[in-house]
Amino acid sequence: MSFNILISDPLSEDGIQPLREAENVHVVMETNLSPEELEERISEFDALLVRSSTQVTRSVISKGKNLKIIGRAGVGVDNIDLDAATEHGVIVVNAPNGNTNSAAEHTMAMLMSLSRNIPQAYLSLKNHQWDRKKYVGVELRDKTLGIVGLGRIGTEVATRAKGQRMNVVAYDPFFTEEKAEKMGIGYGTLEEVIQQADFITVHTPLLKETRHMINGKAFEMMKDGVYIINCARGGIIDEDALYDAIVSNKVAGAALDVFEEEPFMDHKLLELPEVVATPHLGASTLEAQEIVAVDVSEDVLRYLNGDTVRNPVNLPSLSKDVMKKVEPYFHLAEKLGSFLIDLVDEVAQEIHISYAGELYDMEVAPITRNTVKGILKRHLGMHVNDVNALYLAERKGIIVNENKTSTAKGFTNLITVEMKTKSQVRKVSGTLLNGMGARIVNVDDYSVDVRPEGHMVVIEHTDQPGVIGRLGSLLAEHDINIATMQVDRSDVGGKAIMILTIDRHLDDPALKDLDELEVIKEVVAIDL
Ligand SMILES: NC(=O)C1=CN([C@@H]2O[C@H](COP(=O)(O)OP(=O)(O)OC[C@H]3O[C@@H](n4cnc5c(N)ncnc54)[C@H](O)[C@@H]3O)[C@@H](O)[C@H]2O)C=CC1
Ligand SMILES: O=C(O)CCC(=O)C(=O)O
Repeated sequence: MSFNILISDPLSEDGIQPLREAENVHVVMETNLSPEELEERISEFDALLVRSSTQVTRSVISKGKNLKIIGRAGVGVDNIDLDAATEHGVIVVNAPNGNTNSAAEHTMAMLMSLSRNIPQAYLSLKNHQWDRKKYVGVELRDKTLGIVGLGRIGTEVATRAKGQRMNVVAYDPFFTEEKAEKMGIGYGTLEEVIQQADFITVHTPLLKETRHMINGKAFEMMKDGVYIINCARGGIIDEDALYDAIVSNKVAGAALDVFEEEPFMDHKLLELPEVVATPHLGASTLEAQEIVAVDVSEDVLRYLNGDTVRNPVNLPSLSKDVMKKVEPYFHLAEKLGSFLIDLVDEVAQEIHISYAGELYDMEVAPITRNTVKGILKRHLGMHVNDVNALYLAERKGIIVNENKTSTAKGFTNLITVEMKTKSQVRKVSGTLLNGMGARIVNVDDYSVDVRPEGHMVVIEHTDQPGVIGRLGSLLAEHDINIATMQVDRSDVGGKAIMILTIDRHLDDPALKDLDELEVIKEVVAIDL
């Protein structure tokens, strides 16, 4: 069997040698296709290889009648519609390790350019100015580097910064005091890290939680004269807030490799002399480009030839029979995981999943993967899927186990997810009702009946008259409509729980007002 492969972004010619040498493969490199041309041509191909420029949209994927695999020569897969790929049975692979070193080195280059005004001084000299006073810099030695996101790249940056004799302090939800001690660096919350740092560098994926995590409020907490570096993703730092912070001299300078919108020709941040910038060059080295191209090429060949891939980003293949039985539970499992992680609002240390009733006789491993995916997505983002969820959990030191029991408390099937975090153990159970979809039926030891979807508020309160009325009025004051309400209590006048589904996200002002009500012990907003 022979396969057609389209490479639509510039990839290292040495890196794609495995493809060029394969006998059953025909490679077409077309790096200037418009989105319309890509949609028109994609049905000719079995595989598509991209970097970050090609937008692999739902429309491209749905027109790819022969498309079997998409290879991303790099880490971030935010230019590929993963849901659409999964829905269309197209596997996505990436190259998560190949550009770590280059991205870390680029970060260090940006850090040093910033501290010593190298780009500005170079431009000045090119303009025939010999200005030594204007470009006095600051030393890195004994300064504190705050790292937000201590994954592959963040960790490499930490090691290099220590080599510059900097103090390093990091925040990552998966980072612990013990790990910090082993690495010889400091550990703190996001606030603590940004308050202590002289230089701040971000290395998280761009997620709902990380979008604008460095915003106006964060800048206010920082030291005067702080320096900011972003070689991860545009959007983690609020560009408008950064602009204001530089103009007001709160921030002494910023080094940016990535932007909220790319590519661009003009950008207001680049009008500021304190900003140094590169056009998304973090991974642009000969070495990284060769390694990432080799990695994806090999995975693409493996897959086309029927072998297992090394770096899957989305779906595994299950036998049709197993799939038919377990697939209906995937959605419920993922929602239970997402519900629980929102409820605890802390990183999971242990996850115990219990399957009861008719699930007793099923192959539940794929359901477990979906549950863990729901939990990990909160911090690791869209690239978590049921293929890599357990691998990522293991990498993050999270214990995952499952057990089966025949007692399903009167339900025909029941999934119970219990999560242990640093400070609490919480659990949630759900079931699939025949013909009526998924329901959450227990939260901790309370019985409820809620569809796991949309915007929710979980409120722990004291069982006493008037609570429901006060809550209802308060939400009405914030123009929030209650769609459904479930209440249960431990005993009369004791602890009670209320789960509301509401028509829009519970925003911070409403959350704060609810939290201030005396009868309320805990209020959590959940968006599924
Ligand atoms: N400029 C460029 O050319 C390149 C950019 N990148 C980008 O760099 C970023 C990091 O890449 P890797 O280190 O390979 O990824 P990684 O997955 O190894 O590390 C990301 C880390 O961020 C942490 N994180 C998630 N949510 C967080 C939060 N709310 N606060 C703090 N930490 C959080 C995760 O726990 C994880 O440890 C990605 O966005 C990637 O796309 C990667 C390579 C090149
Ligand atoms: O392909 C590139 O050059 C971008 C690399 C990148 O941003 C990534 O790997 O996430």
